[in-house]
Amino acid sequence: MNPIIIAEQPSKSLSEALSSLTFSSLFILTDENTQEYCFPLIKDVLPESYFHFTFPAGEKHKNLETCAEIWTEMTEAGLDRKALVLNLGGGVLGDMGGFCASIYKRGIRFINLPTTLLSQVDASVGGKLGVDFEGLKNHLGVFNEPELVLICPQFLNTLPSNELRSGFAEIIKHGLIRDKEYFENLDFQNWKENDWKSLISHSVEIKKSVVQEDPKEAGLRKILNFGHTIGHALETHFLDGSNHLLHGEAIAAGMICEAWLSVEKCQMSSADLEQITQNLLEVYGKIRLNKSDFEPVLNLCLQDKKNEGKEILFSLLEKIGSCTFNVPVNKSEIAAALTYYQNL
Ligand SMILES: NC(=O)c1ccc[n+]([C@@H]2O[C@H](COP(=O)([O-])OP(=O)(O)OC[C@H]3O[C@@H](n4cnc5c(N)ncnc54)[C@H](O)[C@@H]3O)[C@@H](O)[C@H]2O)c1
Ligand SMILES: O=C(O)C(=O)C[C@@H](O)[C@H](O)[C@H](O)COP(=O)(O)O
Ligand SMILES: [Zn+2]
Repeated sequence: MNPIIIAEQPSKSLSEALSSLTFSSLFILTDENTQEYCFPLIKDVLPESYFHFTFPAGEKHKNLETCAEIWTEMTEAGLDRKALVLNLGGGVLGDMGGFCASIYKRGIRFINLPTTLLSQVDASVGGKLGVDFEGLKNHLGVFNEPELVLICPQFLNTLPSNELRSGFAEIIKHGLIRDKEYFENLDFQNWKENDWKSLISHSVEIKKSVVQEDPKEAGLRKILNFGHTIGHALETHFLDGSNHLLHGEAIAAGMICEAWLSVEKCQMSSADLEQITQNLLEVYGKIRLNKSDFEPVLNLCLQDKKNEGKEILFSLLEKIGSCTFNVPVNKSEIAAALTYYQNL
């Protein structure tokens, strides 16, 4: 895996990184918010000339239409294969910018400067890149490693608190799948009081250790997807409505449902289920689910990338801190998990 650096200040570390790499031109990608809040923190150390493209923020824009705009900009800027892309943003921007770089002229290099908690603890690491397609999460994509990931917690100073909370869900996931003590030491009651810097470095270690063992998700890496079969289905189902969910909010609900399935299918204890449910509800509350939401959500689960043939395969917990994968679950069991959530 290429270097992942956690640094106090973005400017000094970026300046060092840029001088250690050779490139013909630099293409900086921002969304409308990272352009406003994050770009000013790095602009002083940029080379005299560079290209810069900004697109509208949010999951709704993580699609091929935005990619086409990025590729057009890259082409008009005359980027050759020695060009370098700098992804300055959250998970949407990192997934899409890395994907665009990986496809352009069959692949140019990119570095990630993640600016949200979610992208610092999860999305910027591990080379899963892609965009949504036909209403399906990350349906088109590739695995490809960034040259470098530079994580600067200072960017979080301007991050809205709902986005911070969204990133916290992936931290909770890391504890649930790999490290009971980590999970138990998280502050759920006063979640804003968590020591983000130390959580970022521990979460990155957990994610790195899994990805290094199974970079292309042949098996073990599926544990990083705990909460995501149902979570992605919920995220997609609510994407266009007024009650749309952030990625971490959807994954938090997905983790409750999948913790319930873990009791049914993997003999996780009901004490663990209670603890997980209580902790997650404390931070995220409950999303409103109607019976009419069930069928579309179940159908979306059929499209999950972990599935094989007609089998829906889940990553589920054996206990807090330990996760297994490739567990077949049928539609009525998923409906029962949604009902558990609905009745809380
Ligand atoms: N590739 C992976 O392994 C992986 C892992 C987890 C999630 N993801 C993907 O990541 C995406 C979610 O990422 P996200 O939560 O970072 O969302 P995001 O990229 O949409 O960023 C969230 C919001 O915060 C704004 N923002 C970003 N940095 C800011 C800052 N420092 N100050 C103020 N505003 C800022 C953005 O403009 C956006 O409005 C989803 O599409 C999800 O599928 C990918
Ligand atoms: O890195 C991984 O592997 C993950 O599954 C991390 C997830 O948090 C992330 O949301 C990822 O993008 C989901 O991937 P997908 O294969 O389910 O689209
Ligand atoms: Zn995720």
